[in-house]
Amino acid sequence: MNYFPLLMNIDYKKVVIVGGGHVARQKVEALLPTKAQMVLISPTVTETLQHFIDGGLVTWKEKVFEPADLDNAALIFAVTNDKKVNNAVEEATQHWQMLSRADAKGRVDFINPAVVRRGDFIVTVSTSGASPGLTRRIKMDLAEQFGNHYAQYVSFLKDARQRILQVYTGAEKTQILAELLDPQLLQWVEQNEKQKCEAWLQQRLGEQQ
Ligand SMILES: C[C@@]1(CC(=O)O)C2=NC(=C\c3[nH]c(c(CCC(=O)O)c3CC(=O)O)Cc3[nH]c(c(CC(=O)O)c3CCC(=O)O)/C=C3\N/C(=C\2)[C@@H](CCC(=O)O)[C@]3(C)CC(=O)O)/[C@H]1CCC(=O)O
Ligand SMILES: NC(=O)c1ccc[n+]([C@@H]2O[C@H](COP(=O)([O-])OP(=O)(O)OC[C@H]3O[C@@H](n4cnc5c(N)ncnc54)[C@H](O)[C@@H]3O)[C@@H](O)[C@H]2O)c1
Repeated sequence: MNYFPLLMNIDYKKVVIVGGGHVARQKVEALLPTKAQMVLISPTVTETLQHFIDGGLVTWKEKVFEPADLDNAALIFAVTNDKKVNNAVEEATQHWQMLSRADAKGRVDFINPAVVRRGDFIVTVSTSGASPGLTRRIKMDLAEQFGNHYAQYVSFLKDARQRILQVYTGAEKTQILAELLDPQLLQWVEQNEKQKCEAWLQQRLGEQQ
């Protein structure tokens, strides 16, 4: 299968997760940074899921699945340990709704990549379902390669780019945007010397006093 990768704005849309085990927890954690309205359908939930429910981050309907649970859901995760239940979820999914089955059976509207998230900086990994174990291993390698400072670095690049676009156009703009990717700036952020990045930028913008 040749999947189409994308980053989706799911804010304020309803996401229904059928099942309350380890895999449901993984899906909920992946959705937590968004403002999706998560509804969990399951007679049982893990301790971590209970913690999210208590914190008001997820709505829990303590029950077995029924087709009406899918009403108005934009995304649906069938993540129970029972193939018959996952089949029933698939059958109840409307053609316009997007379904993901953790058992990779039947209808597959989308699959989930592993995610390394550092603020606005996101790396995703997938083997198109071939080897989730390899996906996880490569995610761990990337998490080490792209440390937490990437959030600050990309935040600086965002701000700097906006300020450059307000001052420069044409070839000058292209030149300064290219200079902005000087590895020295990343190093300064990593060494907690962000004021050096700001001074670098002010000099390029002709703002220095
Ligand atoms: C990335 C990640 C994100 C997430 O789950 O959200 C994810 N699986 C993760 C881990 C993981 N999953 C499994 C293992 C054990 C090792 C192994 O079995 O190989 C490990 C490793 C571990 O946990 O250490 C077992 C497994 N997974 C699937 C099946 C069914 C099947 O293939 O038949 C079975 C067998 C179940 C059984 O035996 O009963 C299916 C899928 N798993 C996917 C995603 C999609 C394709 C991903 C891709 O393109 O590579 C897909 C197709 C559907 C989907 O779920 O979207 C998450 C990364 C965790 C992280 O981020 O750290
Ligand atoms: N995609 C992945 O990353 C991945 C990884 C491991 C396993 N899997 C697959 O996902 C399935 C679930 O794995 P798990 O570790 O979360 O299992 P689990 O046993 O921890 O959890 C299953 C959950 O489904 C709920 N459930 C059972 N019947 C239900 C019903 N009728 N209605 C609503 N909820 C119901 C249970 O109450 C439980 O909370 C596995 O069977 C396997 O096929 C996928």
